[in-house]
Amino acid sequence: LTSESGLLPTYDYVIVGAGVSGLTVANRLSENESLSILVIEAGEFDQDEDYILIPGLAGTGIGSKYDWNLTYVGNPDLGNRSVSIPLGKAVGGSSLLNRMTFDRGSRADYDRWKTLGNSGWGWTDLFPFFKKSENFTPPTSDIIDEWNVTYDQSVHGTTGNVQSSYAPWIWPSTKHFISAVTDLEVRIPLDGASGDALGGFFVSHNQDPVTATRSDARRAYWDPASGRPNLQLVTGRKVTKLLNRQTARGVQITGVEFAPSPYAQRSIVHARKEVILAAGAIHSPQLLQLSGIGDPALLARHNISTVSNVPGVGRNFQDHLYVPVVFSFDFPLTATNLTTNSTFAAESLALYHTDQTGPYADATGDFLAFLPTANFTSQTSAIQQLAQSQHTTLYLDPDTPATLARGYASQHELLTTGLAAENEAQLEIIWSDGTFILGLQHPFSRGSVRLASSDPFTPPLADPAYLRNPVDVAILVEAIKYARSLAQTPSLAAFNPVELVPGGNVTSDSDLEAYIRGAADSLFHPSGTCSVGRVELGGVVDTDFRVHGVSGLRVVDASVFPLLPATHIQSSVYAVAEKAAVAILSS
Ligand SMILES: Cc1cc2nc3c(=O)[nH]c(=O)nc-3n(C[C@H](O)[C@H](O)[C@H](O)COP(=O)(O)OP(=O)(O)OC[C@H]3O[C@@H](n4cnc5c(N)ncnc54)[C@H](O)[C@@H]3O)c2cc1C
Repeated sequence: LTSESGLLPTYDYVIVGAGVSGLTVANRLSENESLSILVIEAGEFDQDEDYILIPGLAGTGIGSKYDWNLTYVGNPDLGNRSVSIPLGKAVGGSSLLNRMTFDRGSRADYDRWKTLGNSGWGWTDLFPFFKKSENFTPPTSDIIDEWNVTYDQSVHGTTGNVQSSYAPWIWPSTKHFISAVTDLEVRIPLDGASGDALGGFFVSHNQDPVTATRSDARRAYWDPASGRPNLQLVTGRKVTKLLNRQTARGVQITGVEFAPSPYAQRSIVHARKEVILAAGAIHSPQLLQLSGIGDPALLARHNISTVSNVPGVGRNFQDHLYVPVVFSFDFPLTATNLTTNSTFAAESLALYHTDQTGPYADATGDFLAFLPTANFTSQTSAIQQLAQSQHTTLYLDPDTPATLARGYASQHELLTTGLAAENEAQLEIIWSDGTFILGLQHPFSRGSVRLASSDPFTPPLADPAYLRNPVDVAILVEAIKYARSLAQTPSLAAFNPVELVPGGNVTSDSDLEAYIRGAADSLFHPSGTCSVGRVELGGVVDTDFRVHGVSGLRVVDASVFPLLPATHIQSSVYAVAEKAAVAILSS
């Protein structure tokens, strides 16, 4: 629907946001014909644009009309730079903009969620849901022969919604990166999706193996369910507030208010059973705060009366960030050829359209490395000592509520242990034809999402607090040195590496730190802002995704992650949303 006219006054469930989590839950709930479901999405349907569908163009939808085009607040730890926040605003959410890697973190990453007190949230608990969302196709025999890709069929799902397959064509310089990590004795697990995502390995993409097109949340979860009479979706409507009523048993969320634009009249729709927030890690906490659910001190600043005192709303904000180290190598063929050689580009596009292969069939990021600290530096104990010596509140916002500070202390302990653990990756390396993209996997820094205004159309103040905690910087300093040693392995030295960025003259730790603070950027995984956990520890939802202190309201998106796993997070968001659907249906 594109207008209110076809809407019912009341549905069983109203889902806010048609992204990865929202469409997963919408699909599963609407399998039950006796339930009625409405999804409200601020963005529109894509129109099968090439930049959405073609893997080789993945990422170029950033900045398009399907992006919210927001910016994080200026960050003093990045020299006051404001980093942009690519974020999907469309049916499919950020899965339309994303780079299509469809990997999972390591067992220990999810087991820590459980250790924090969240029963049912460990690797073994989530594993069936990873499988449930996936429709896996093994690599072709050509790809196996050429690239030695290994995989374990038993850890993948084959009847799920998201097409998960390997690129049918891979940029040739990837081979030299694989040789380089092998030169440095990085291990190669059988299949990173098994819970053993440590070392270097090929990953699948959310890519249809037949058409070589993006398999996003719209195509995977919405399109197959779109004909169901009990499921409706209205686009171009922003939910502006949650409605509530006081009952004998406390506050119940009863529906939502929404509008197409700031000055348009607000409409209302009621939820007989529940409202389900799936608006993502920036907008779900904003909506809770607008509706009086959050830290009373923050709400009072905007003249919003407190409906439920849940100080964790918008706190615990985490994102993966990266710095690049750029070399030029004498490789005969790189992705740059697509922009510098129009004949090559035209032939590649023709090959893609006729045979669904070639450079445009490759979203890149085919072989990723996820490394525990000891794999890339000899400074493990020094970094761990730095973490151990910190008072855990030192780098938190000064107004962090006591409950959050307690919860963070438990996280800090786990993160500190993890620095020396062999089963947790601290660094991701993505290879891009000579550029090493170095991603920090378990940030110690914590930021926040706070209302800038009580006007729902004013974006919130979002601050991932990148690099506030010096442990995060220390890891990246060592990561840059490691990238340099990769470039000097026999496998890569043969191609005459010349370091362009930060440049061979940037060597001292303090100069590297200055480079890192000037160059760090988002790896697009905002999360943690409505974290699962007990309210006394800063949690916002319980282990069944119910928001503390009210009834009739759940959050099911990336904001419920208590800690980031070392991976690109969409397959984890799908898995968690599959788990949420079961929790909702069984309650
Ligand atoms: C550029 C980019 C690259 C990425 N690359 C990868 C990758 O390669 N691999 C990977 O695993 N992950 C990747 N990710 C991350 C992944 O896509 C996200 O983690 C995932 O989509 C989050 O799912 P979600 O349901 O929490 O939110 P989203 O998918 O973002 O969905 C939220 C939806 O809610 C809607 N919404 C928000 N507020 C309102 C409101 N008030 N009313 C109505 N609707 C609202 C939004 O418009 C959006 O459609 C990338 C993300 C981006 C942005």
